[in-house]
Amino acid sequence: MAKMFYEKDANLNLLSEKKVAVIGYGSQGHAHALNLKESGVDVVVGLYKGSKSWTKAKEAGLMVMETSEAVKRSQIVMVLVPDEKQRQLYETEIAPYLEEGDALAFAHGFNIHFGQIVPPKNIDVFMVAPKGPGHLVRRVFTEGQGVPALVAVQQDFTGKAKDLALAYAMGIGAARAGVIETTFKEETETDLFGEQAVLCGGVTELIKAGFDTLTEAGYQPEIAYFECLHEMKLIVDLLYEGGLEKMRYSVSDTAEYGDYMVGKRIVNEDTRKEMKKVLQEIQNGEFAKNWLTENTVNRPVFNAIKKQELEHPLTKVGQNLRNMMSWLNK
Ligand SMILES: NC(=O)C1=CN([C@@H]2O[C@H](COP(=O)(O)OP(=O)(O)OC[C@H]3O[C@@H](n4cnc5c(N)ncnc54)[C@H](OP(=O)(O)O)[C@@H]3O)[C@@H](O)[C@H]2O)C=CC1
Ligand SMILES: CC[C@](O)(C(C)=O)C(=O)O
Ligand SMILES: [Mg+2]
Ligand SMILES: [Mg+2]
Repeated sequence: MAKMFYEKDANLNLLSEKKVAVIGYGSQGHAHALNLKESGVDVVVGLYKGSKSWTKAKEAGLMVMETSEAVKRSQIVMVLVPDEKQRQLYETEIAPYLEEGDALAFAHGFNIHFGQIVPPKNIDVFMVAPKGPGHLVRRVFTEGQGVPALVAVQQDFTGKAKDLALAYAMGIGAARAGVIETTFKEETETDLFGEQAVLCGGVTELIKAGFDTLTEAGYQPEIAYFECLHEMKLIVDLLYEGGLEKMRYSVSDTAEYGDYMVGKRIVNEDTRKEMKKVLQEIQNGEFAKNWLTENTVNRPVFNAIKKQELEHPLTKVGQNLRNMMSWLNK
């Protein structure tokens, strides 16, 4: 059973004597910086000159400066720039300005686990990884609740790294919901596997395959879109609220019988074998190597597939249908 921590186990005062530099102000960065500030923590945002995010952070009332300056002034540095940019930023703008006893923090273990960033021994290294997209981390916090998070300690120079991680998790609201202890290895490998095989890669291919099957058989694309993509949210909401059992309770018995009879034909033994292979490629570093190499040559594969995916008929049909749904057009 996983070890859980809540607000009663955390001491936010551990952050009161410290300044926290949140580097990056994107999905996670804006949520961490704003939530920490509203929890009474002294926060500064680190960005680069000319960054689009700079104005946004300033307009939100945050103190913003270049990364190196933010690191110099802070005792805790949370790195929230894209994973593939972290190594270079760390080497040029972060490492030279870290001082003994500082803490370096992450929301995903990729760069530490795959040896891209090797911090000095005289600092703490911890992770606070919210289990949800940054925009949810922010919204749920403003509603008085929190998104659960994982915490891990890679290096404990001060002897206080875990308490600091829990204090940080409290500052962003995660300890309101619950925090689970993990390792950089476990978080990195499971996060990559989840997004590739199930949450992003698995779901998008399942949706496209369903849509293509129906449209190739002559059904209207709008109907196929509703069946294979739009209604996904209704089903996922039920799964989220009450697991497989709540979804199966809520759908018709006809749908539940179809689920039992057909699901295993779609995600079959071959799919499970392939999942194991995907996991091995994550564990042996092959995926990380490919992704980092792809970035050194300007992402030719990433960009080509991104373009091709936007040309899928789902895109156009979806845009038209979503225009009919006024509540989505904010
Ligand atoms: N997205 C999510 O919800 C989740 C992300 N994570 C992890 O959080 C981390 C951040 O990801 P995410 O929030 O998605 O990132 P985003 O792409 O949303 O945001 C990146 C931010 O970093 C800024 N930035 C880019 N380059 C630099 C640089 N050289 N110096 C300073 N700032 C820079 C960007 O500014 P600009 O746009 O102006 O260039 C932007 O504000 C990653 O480790 C990711 O794996 C973990 C859990 C969930
Ligand atoms: C599922 C994608 C994710 O792992 C996340 C939001 O947790 C990410 O890297 O963005
Ligand atoms: Mg994730
Ligand atoms: Mg991820």
